[in-house]
Amino acid sequence: MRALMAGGGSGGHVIPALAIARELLDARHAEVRFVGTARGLETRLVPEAGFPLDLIHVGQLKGVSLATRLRTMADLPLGVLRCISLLRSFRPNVVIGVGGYASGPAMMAAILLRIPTLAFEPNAVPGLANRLVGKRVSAAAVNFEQTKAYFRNAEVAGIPVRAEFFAIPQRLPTDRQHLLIFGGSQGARILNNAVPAVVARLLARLPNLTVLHQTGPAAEARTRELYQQANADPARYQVSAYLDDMPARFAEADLILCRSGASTMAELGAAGKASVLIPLPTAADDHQRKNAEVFSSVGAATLLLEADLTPNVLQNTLVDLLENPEQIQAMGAQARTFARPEAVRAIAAMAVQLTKE
Ligand SMILES: CC(=O)N[C@H]1[C@@H](OP(=O)(O)OP(=O)(O)OC[C@H]2O[C@@H](n3ccc(=O)[nH]c3=O)[C@H](O)[C@@H]2O)O[C@H](CO)[C@@H](O)[C@@H]1O
Repeated sequence: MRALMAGGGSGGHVIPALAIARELLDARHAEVRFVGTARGLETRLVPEAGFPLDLIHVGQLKGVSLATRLRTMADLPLGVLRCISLLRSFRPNVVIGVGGYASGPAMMAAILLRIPTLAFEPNAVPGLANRLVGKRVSAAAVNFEQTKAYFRNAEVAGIPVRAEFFAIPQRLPTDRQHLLIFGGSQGARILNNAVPAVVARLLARLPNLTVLHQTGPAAEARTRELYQQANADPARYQVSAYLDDMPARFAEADLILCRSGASTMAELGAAGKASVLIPLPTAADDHQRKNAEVFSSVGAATLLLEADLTPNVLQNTLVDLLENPEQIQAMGAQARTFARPEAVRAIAAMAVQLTKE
């Protein structure tokens, strides 16, 4: 079996695609390639994971000028043509579109060549690439019942995450405590500004605490500077642009302070980790808030809205939890009820099924 994974851009697209690709390779002995664009996270993560990647040119549509949008639309047929030639040489049995820039043209090309297509959509409301092709795909794997309406032959399958997350053992309270802070694959400006404002007080109040803070590539230097200006003990914190081995970083954390993107939520569930969630307020349809409410409503996470976030609120929330290991344990156990280890197998099975039809 040959499968082409199409799409990318943010971690929310590339990382589930890698989990599906790994399952197709390991369990189904499939030959898997990726198609993406030069400006996505796929350029680094896909070769690192050992999969071949072809790049196509696709312009931007969101948050750009009308002229850029028109140029992107005018370039689209070229992108589709390039994908047609990629498909003719690789001859995949199925094309799996994960959303993001390259997904649209690759899925359109597959539909034109009558190659079976599977769309993957983690969010309640699909992004543009998946909305464009939704009704023409052979099948779709979604995470929410309501998302089925945008696609043909959709099934609720969950979100695939790296298998290592499920193997993370419950972390028993010790005399050391560790807080992981990350803002999705691009980092989060609110975390990069708000945490340095409280970190010195937090470390003074909790003498056994250490902190690892992921900033996103654009804000690493600035955030490091803010930590230095805060006079926090440099032996007790680390600032990093991007964390490669997220399962290991989750494993060593007692508590996680983060955004509530779709993959992040799936990983918190898989690992059974307590979290403080600050949804990205500008996410389409306010979906990050809805994601976070699913967890907070059953005590699996504490939800903080950006609008309410003051240094005191942030500090008190973190201190209250970190001084309460039993509550952290209980939150982690609740989070684990959202673990969906079968998601990746279900999606791979859908892809395999399409190759047989
Ligand atoms: C700004 C934006 O448009 N965000 C969207 C994007 O977010 P984003 O790409 O941040 O979304 P997710 O939370 O879904 O995924 C982040 C992924 O990156 C990984 N990671 C993150 C940081 C790091 O240093 N190392 C690392 O490996 C996480 O473990 C996770 O697997 O896609 C999500 C899924 O479509 C949406 O819900 C988000 O609203």
